[in-house]
Amino acid sequence: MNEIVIRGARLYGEGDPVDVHVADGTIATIGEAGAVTPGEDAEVIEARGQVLLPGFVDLHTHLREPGREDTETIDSGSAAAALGGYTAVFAMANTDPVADNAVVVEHVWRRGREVGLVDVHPVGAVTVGLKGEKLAEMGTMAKSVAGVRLFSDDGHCVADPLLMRRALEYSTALGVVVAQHAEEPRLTVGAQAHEGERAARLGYTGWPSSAEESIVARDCVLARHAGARLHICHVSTTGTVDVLGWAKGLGIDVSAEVTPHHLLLTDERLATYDPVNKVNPPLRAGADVERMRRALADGVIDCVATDHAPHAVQDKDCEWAAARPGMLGLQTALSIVAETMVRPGLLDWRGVARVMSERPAEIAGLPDQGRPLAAGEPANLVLVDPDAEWTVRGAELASVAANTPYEGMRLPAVVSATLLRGRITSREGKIG
Ligand SMILES: NC(=O)N[C@@H](CC(=O)O)C(=O)O
Ligand SMILES: [Zn+2]
Ligand SMILES: [Zn+2]
Repeated sequence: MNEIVIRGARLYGEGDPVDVHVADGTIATIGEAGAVTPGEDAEVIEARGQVLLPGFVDLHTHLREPGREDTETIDSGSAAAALGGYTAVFAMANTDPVADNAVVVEHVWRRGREVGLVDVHPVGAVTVGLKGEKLAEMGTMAKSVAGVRLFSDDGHCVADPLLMRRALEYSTALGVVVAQHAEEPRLTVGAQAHEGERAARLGYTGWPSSAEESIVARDCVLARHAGARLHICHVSTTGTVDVLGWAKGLGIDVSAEVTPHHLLLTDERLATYDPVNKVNPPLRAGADVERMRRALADGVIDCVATDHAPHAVQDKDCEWAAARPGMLGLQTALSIVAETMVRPGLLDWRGVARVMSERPAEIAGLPDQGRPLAAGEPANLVLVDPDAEWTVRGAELASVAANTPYEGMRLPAVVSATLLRGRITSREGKIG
């Protein structure tokens, strides 16, 4: 029997420390500190009052396998996830070949199981080849071994309203969710940076906020008429928060995520011309960042998703216009949330559990993730040292690529241990 005792942890960072006894993949008992007598073979994790939370769930990860294993693999990305406190991740479909059929999604799912560090759920493409022309066989992917429950053309917007309408109608029938990368392509031709004063001064073509907001508004209306659930990827503007508030007020079944980088970084970063700061949607203005934080705190934005996007040196260390958009996120997400939400008092640790574990698990319909910390529940857990700090070094992260915008930054909160179904997947910054 595989037994672990987490000694002296504070559940959700609240109350007195308790002992959590894990056996056979589930939480067996939770008792007063010192009350649990583990078996002789039990592994003991000394928590010393650290914060115990349900394992994190990332609705938006790019693992790059198949096709760009020079930047990330399911192996390396799973390691980054485990080290970041994640017990489940959703791997986006913009791979090569595209995950628009059962063969590719089953490969990703199987490879994730073999690696075994985190539950890897493949996201299925909405349209064939992400081309936005013809619906992919969503039903076949949903019914495959991979059991796809999230569909997205992420990297591209499903821009054709008729295709989006059909995708939402199918998703309702299949009981799955469509996640939209909201970017009206006609409004972002040649766009390089957030449209505003800074982009104008630096000579970059602007990416207007309205390109995001117009699609979010349109899709909320389409979801309402289709009676469908809709998820919005990487929300980045105040106007999108306004639209989401309006839609939720009407009872439209829409959920939304924000990335850690849109909670912290602004377009002030662009002054250096360093493409490590290039991302889609672009880093926005300070007022947008402020609004992202408030919307996450009050629930208009449901959850945090990393949009972990590894890129090769040659695709990042080049002139701005030629660089690929995207940044690493799995190993820094918790710390950025601690810095932007916990430190300023916008969220407590129970709130962190909500936005990084419970809500994403609910949105994707995962029955065994984001569960309460209680006896009988699956032991998908993360132990966080809230008082520790660390310095980010891209070269030391588990990802193959190293494109972190937080290089050299000192950040709060360290993942001490991650458990997947009662097995230690990371401990003290090391795998397993
Ligand atoms: N976010 C990004 O800037 N890039 C993502 C695609 C995406 O999420 O739109 C990527 O795949 O690199
Ligand atoms: Zn996207
Ligand atoms: Zn993405």
